[in-house]
Amino acid sequence: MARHLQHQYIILHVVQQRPIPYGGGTGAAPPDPGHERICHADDQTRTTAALPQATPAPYTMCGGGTHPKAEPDHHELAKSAEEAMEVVDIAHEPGADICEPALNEAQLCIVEEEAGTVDQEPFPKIEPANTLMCCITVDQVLPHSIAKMLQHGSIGDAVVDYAAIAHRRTGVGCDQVVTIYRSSSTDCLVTIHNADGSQAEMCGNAAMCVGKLLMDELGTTSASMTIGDRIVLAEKSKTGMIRVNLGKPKLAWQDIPIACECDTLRVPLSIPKYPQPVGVNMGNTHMVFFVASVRNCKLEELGPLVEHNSIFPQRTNVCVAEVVTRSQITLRVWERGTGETFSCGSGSCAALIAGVRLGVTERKCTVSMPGGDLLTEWQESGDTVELSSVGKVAASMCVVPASMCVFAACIAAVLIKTLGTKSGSALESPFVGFSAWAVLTVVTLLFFTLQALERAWYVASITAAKYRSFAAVIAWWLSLERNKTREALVDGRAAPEGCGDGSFHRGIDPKEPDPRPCKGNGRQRVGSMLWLLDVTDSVAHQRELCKNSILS
Ligand SMILES: N[C@@H](CCC[C@H](N)C(=O)O)C(=O)O
Repeated sequence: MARHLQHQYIILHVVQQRPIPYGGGTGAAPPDPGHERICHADDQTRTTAALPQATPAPYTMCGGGTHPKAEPDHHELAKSAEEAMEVVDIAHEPGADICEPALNEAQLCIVEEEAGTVDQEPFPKIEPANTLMCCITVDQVLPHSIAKMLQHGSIGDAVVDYAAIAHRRTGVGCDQVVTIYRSSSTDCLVTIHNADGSQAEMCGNAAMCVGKLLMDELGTTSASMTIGDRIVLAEKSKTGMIRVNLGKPKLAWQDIPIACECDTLRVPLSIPKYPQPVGVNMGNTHMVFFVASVRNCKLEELGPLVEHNSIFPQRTNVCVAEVVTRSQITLRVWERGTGETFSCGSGSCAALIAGVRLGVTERKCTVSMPGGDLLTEWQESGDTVELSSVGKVAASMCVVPASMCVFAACIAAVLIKTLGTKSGSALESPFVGFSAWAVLTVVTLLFFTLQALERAWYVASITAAKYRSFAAVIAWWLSLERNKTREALVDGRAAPEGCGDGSFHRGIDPKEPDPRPCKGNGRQRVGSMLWLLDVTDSVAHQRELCKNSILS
């Protein structure tokens, strides 16, 4: 029996435990898809119209032609991983397909030239939120039918512009927008949209955050969520750790999905200095490259190249993983539709699974990312994968429906008056002198008025989002709050980390490149926290919550 959320939640973000000192990339724009080349097992003709007509590139994918191996001195681990995988040029195998050069030559040069460079700049000291997710619930205030329409991306003419909400300058600024709906079979249904507006089938961090919200709200230590095609179970330990079971990984090439038949332990991509990745579907698609050093990787180059390669019909998330010990992986993730992230729960699970399959890790690993550590375990029994926070998940929330509160207060007042009158006791209420029926009528009218106002507000805001003005208004609001934060910083009342560029204000050119990764993500955090639509005290309250979560 599904239990329902009582409140409307907004905003989430996940834990951060400690910063990790390696360089992070910038959110590069996806490459021109025309620069990708693909091999389909059943596509011998290949589309060349969109391809740059450069001199033949010396690299291939899906086998064929030259097949450079990872340089031994550069990626020893990659080499050993390759050995473990017994990498062979599948074009030499019977039935192997003939393939196009994998990548545009120019792009390959970039990868080659820069793969060896090291961004020495330490990763910014990150504040608690590592992956910022904005969470909106709608169906507590909107009729279910409208919520359902929203779920499909539209409400009448209006379109929920997730990309606008997620925009780092003109929107709230987040990696994913997470939406919670009612569900008849589990405690809630969760949808996830990436920063580019595309829908993702899974998000481990969102699962932990929503799980925490649910359990806090329901007063339970377990909760269930429908995410994509999975039912995800969340549990809370006594110490506040959140654990989610993301279910079984899918490992067959069709399930990843990959466009051509292959062994998912060595997905036929051939990229200089990188081993062939391991493909894992953890609800969503991941390619895991094991490398000697994640810091040496130019993920902002590798990520988009792989993400958009049409060997992946649904694109893919791209992970570079470094095995530190058999129970410790360092990971960076380029997220499909978002870019490099501070933390990726499903990517952590994918890295674990890939490591286990290659025989380079145990079934239980700590995965360290720029935003903090996550614990992962691929259970032998049941075969499912569990993901846990190391510390407390900071899933802050705000409680909305004002009308509900007023309604509840008024009902209480009526009861008090009625009971008080009947029992002849000295109970008092603000409605002394009025009949209970009169009060009830007023309260009911008030309730419906507030409900109507709320609905109107939501419909208006969603409609406005279509034109991005809503996001702009929010951005403006955030800039006010942000200035306050900055003033506080100057006053020494807050920690000195955070985005200091002061650029988050209305009127900024939305075409400006996404500034991610922000030096410290205070802005996003504040931004997320302020995604309040009709609440009360909550800015201060949210700050407090967040401060606590930093400390915890
Ligand atoms: N971009 C991903 C979804 C995001 C995954 C998330 N960061 C996580 O924590 O799992 C996709 O499109 O699959």
